[in-house]
Amino acid sequence: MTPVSTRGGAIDPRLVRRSRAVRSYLVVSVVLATVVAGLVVGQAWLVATVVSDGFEGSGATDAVITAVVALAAVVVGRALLGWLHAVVSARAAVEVKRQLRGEVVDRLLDGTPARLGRPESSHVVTLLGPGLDKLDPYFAKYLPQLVLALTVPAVVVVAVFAADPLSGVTIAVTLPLVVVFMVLVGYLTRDRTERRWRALVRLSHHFSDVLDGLVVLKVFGRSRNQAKGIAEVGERNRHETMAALRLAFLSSFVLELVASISVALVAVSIGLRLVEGHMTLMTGLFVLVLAPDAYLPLRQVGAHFHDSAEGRAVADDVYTILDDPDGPAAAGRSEERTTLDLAGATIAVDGVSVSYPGRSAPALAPTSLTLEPGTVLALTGPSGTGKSTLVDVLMGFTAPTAGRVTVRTAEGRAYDLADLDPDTWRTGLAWVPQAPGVLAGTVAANVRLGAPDASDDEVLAALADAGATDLHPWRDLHEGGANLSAGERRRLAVARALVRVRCGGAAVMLLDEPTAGLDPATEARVRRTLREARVTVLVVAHRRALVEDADAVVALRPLPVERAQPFEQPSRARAPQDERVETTVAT
Ligand SMILES: Nc1ncnc2c1ncn2[C@@H]1O[C@H](COP(=O)(O)OP(=O)(O)OP(=O)(O)O)[C@@H](O)[C@H]1O
Repeated sequence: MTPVSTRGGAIDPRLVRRSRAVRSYLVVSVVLATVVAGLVVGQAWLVATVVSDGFEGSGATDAVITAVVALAAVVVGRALLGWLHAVVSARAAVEVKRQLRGEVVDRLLDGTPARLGRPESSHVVTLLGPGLDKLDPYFAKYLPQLVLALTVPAVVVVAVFAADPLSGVTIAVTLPLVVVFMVLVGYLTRDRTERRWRALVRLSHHFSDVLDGLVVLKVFGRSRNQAKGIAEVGERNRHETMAALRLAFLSSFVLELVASISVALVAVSIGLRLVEGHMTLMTGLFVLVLAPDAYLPLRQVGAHFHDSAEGRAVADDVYTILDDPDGPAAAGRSEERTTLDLAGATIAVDGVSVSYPGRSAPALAPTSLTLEPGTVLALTGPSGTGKSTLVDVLMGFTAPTAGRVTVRTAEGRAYDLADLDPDTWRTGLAWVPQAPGVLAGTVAANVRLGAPDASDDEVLAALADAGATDLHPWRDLHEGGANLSAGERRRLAVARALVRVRCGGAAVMLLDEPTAGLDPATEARVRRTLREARVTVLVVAHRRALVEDADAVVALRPLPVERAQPFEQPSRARAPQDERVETTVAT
């Protein structure tokens, strides 16, 4: 799923490059970590002073009392800095999650229906919900520790070297060993963690698939078979989680071992020199107290690496969506945002064809037509010949694989659709899709999606002209229009398109089978409305009556049959690339 994985590094460079919150957070973190490093050294020096003065018999002198008070202040200071670091980290996590969620949602909303379906909605829900929350440990635990690991050991080595060069060299030689082990563990766990995240995504896909198709599965008596599929996917998830945990514990053990042996080397050397009188108690204690602090941040960063690994996998998925070169922001459209008056405009479709990857037959064979201003053009043809695909092209949802769409306005200005800002272009269009979307709310609110400023009278008139007098404007609709019939949803969509033309400034209507499923009387009402609309209309029509009303008719021809083995079972080997295939096989 991820073309180029960048999660191998300690910090995802894209997070730093593209998020101001992360950059400011890192600067604050480095400052805090440097102060902490100073306090660590100060604490060791004060502990050594208090203990050595106590042992060497000078008793509770003023100097010792001052050192104890200073020691208490240092301990409190470290605790305060730790708290401050935690607060800054938590805020950075909230800010980065807010920013990434916003960017992903904007990116998806800017996209085409094809893009909205890719990645799958269940993946987006997992990613934006529990997925991005996995960045919490990354910011709250891993990054602060990483900054400490880069700062504290360096300061400690310098301080130890200044006090006792031999111990300084011992630590400087053994520290890289811990780093080498950490890198090795990082490489090992990277794939494991990625597999665990994929298993979780697969699980959510599977649940989403099963829930979507539950009615069908139930009716055909196949719902119980799903239990096996869910158990399989759940078991895979459990297996990957246990494997990741095993690695996490094992790698923590290895790091602890290396760090403990290294501290022991320093301690043995100091002990021998203390016994032989080659070293003062003060120096020995100072180095002994300080030495573990050289390894501690590295050990902890190793432990938190596992907590954060899923967060980095999630960030990777987020940037896969944000950096998709097929996305609208990267499509190289001009920044033109001026409104486009399509009244009196001529729209020419010139040799437009659309092919989808993985399909040998085009979804739309090369097609040319001209939408003359104020006329009704009927688009006909057998099912699957690309009528809806052509509507998608005209809506700017799908880019043609070949050919182009040009617009010549009443003032004689010509535009290529590919160069127009899609939002500007769509302000001139009223659209009735094959499966109209309905949001939870009133009928009137759904009609006003076409033109928010439409008055109550205008909404009522549009409903009447769409043959929907039976739909009361204040009637509450459920999500997706679940409490409406298919015909009612269609009439609601026609009313929405009508207010867009009458109150929203649209001058072109693109209607995909607007009268499908309507009774003859209601269909006649809609036909009359379309004839009287006096705007440019492209209507996808299977019904003879709608075709007869049109000023021009374009018939799409059947496409060549795709050369494929009929009923060929998708091979198991391809399943990992297509998680939906994998999950539906279990039915
Ligand atoms: N996202 C997609 N990926 C691959 N193929 C697609 C996709 N969308 C549509 N197709 C294929 O493109 C072809 C044209 O589809 P389209 O919906 O445009 O046909 P249509 O003429 O509107 O059909 P109908 O009259 O049944 O609504 C069909 O063969 C369909 O299977």
